[in-house]
Amino acid sequence: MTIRKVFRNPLAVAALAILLVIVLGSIFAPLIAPHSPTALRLDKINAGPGGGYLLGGDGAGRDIFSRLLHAGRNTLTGAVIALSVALVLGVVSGLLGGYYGGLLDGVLGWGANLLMALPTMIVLLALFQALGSSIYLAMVAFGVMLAPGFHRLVRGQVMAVKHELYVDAARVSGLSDPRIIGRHVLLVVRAPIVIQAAVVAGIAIVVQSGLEFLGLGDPGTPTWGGMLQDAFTNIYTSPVAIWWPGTTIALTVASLVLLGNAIRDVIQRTERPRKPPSPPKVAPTAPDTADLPLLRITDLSVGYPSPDGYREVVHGVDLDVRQGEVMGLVGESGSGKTQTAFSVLGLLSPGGTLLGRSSIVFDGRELARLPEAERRTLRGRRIGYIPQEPMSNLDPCFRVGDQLVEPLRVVSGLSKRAAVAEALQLLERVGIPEPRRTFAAYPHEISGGMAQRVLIAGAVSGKPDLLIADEPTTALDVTVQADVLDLLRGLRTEFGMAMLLVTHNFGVVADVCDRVAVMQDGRIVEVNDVRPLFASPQHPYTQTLLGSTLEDSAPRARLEVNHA
Ligand SMILES: Nc1ncnc2c1ncn2[C@@H]1O[C@H](COP(=O)(O)OP(=O)(O)OP(=O)(O)O)[C@@H](O)[C@H]1O
Repeated sequence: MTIRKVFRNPLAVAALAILLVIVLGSIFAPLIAPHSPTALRLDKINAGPGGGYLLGGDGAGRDIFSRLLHAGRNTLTGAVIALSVALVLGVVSGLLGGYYGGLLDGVLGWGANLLMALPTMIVLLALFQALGSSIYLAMVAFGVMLAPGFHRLVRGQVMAVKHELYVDAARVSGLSDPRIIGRHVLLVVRAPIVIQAAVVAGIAIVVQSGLEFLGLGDPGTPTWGGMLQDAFTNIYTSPVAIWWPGTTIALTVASLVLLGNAIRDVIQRTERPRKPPSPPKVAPTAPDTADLPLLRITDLSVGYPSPDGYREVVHGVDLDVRQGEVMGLVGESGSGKTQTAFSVLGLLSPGGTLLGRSSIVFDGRELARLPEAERRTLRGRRIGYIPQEPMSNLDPCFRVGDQLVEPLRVVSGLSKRAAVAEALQLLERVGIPEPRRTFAAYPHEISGGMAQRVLIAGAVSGKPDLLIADEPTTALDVTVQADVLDLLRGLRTEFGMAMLLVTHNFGVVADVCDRVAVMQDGRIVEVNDVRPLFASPQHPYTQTLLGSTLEDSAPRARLEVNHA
């Protein structure tokens, strides 16, 4: 598909054709070349074209055409070596440094800066001196010196994309770091890598030819740079001879750059196609009245580094969520709701740390000290997450269906076909009118309400025991909000899962929750069943919050309904 689109660009077609001729000519040089590249004929010294020498003879009477073909093999191999080394080192280090940050990024960045500070030509000349005349060895060294360019490019792109909500969403859905890097991050950086690779290949050819022009390398091996040198020496006797290697180098480099540009343009414009979803798996969670809460948060404190140590943003929160219940976490903006919820998910922003005796026990397991690898196995499987901004949590590069199928396959180990079937079922279950159409759509082609339903489908696809929803309706239209809340209630009943619902809206609490915890300035000030809390709020802060909510708008009054 991408290749077909590249072919629509006439410049790219011309560039590709030229490159093909040059590459194929070089590969098949021994078959095509009419003469040996080293065969001498005295009568052909600096001779013009003709007499069996298509492009004439060089200063030693060797056939220029045959040498050009053979030289291509050596020069292109050198360029491929330099490019491969630069790509492997630069892309891998850029991905790792950008994604993981911290000390690793610091060390890799330091290495890249050091390499960039070295004078390339002088280092290469010194290497020739030290290691002998192998141009390939020099190209390996050149590749190492070109790697920082890729490192910086990739690192910058990764830094820009790694905090995208859809990357967080992929993390929450249980995908491992290598998968996230390979799927969501590498995809974003591939276009700049392609164009940079084309330019670097061109630079490698030019530098290599430059070194050979200076007389470095094995004089017995034909190379384009060596041919340039020979032609330059004889420029007054045979001025035409310099055109052949010069034009070949220029055409190769220009074609590489033009082709790289064309591929990049197509990649940037192309949206990624297909992939199907999967079927359900884990049995719905069993229910209700067990005495042990499903989630017990004790003395949770969250801090971020500050000049004087840590600034605490959550202070000693205690909170239980029982099997199958919907617990609302309500409070003003900045009261610490999200930090509490993200502590359970293990997704605090960089620097965020659980302090003191913080404990988060989920189904009998202490999460606060669980290694990240084990935590990841819980996310998407036992603990689902519905984010606040549906659009930002879907990767714009993938169709909606792909984004459901991938986690379904990873988490449930389903075949592609089964995963597609399951995803379609899920889309239908969350009330998407035309599941197949939405499945094949890109995020920008669906509404915010639909996107939130898609994310809800993803969140419940692993049949989690606990669903954490962070302001799941805030970004939606008022009319859509009610539908989404109805959906959440229905799913909760159907799957028997517990929910921790973060909201600043008492209307939402009244609509969906069984119990509610009120947060103020990083502390929980009141916890109660919803009805008594609404009927007689104890804490002054709850009274104020409730008062302001009821003044503004009446909640969707479900308070009379019995939730249990
Ligand atoms: N990355 C961070 N670094 C430092 N402080 C942070 C960071 N993220 C959040 N905080 C602080 O933590 C406190 C609680 O934030 P939190 O996001 O939990 O609030 P919230 O109640 O969810 O509000 P909102 O509804 O606006 O998201 C705030 O004071 C915020 O400034």
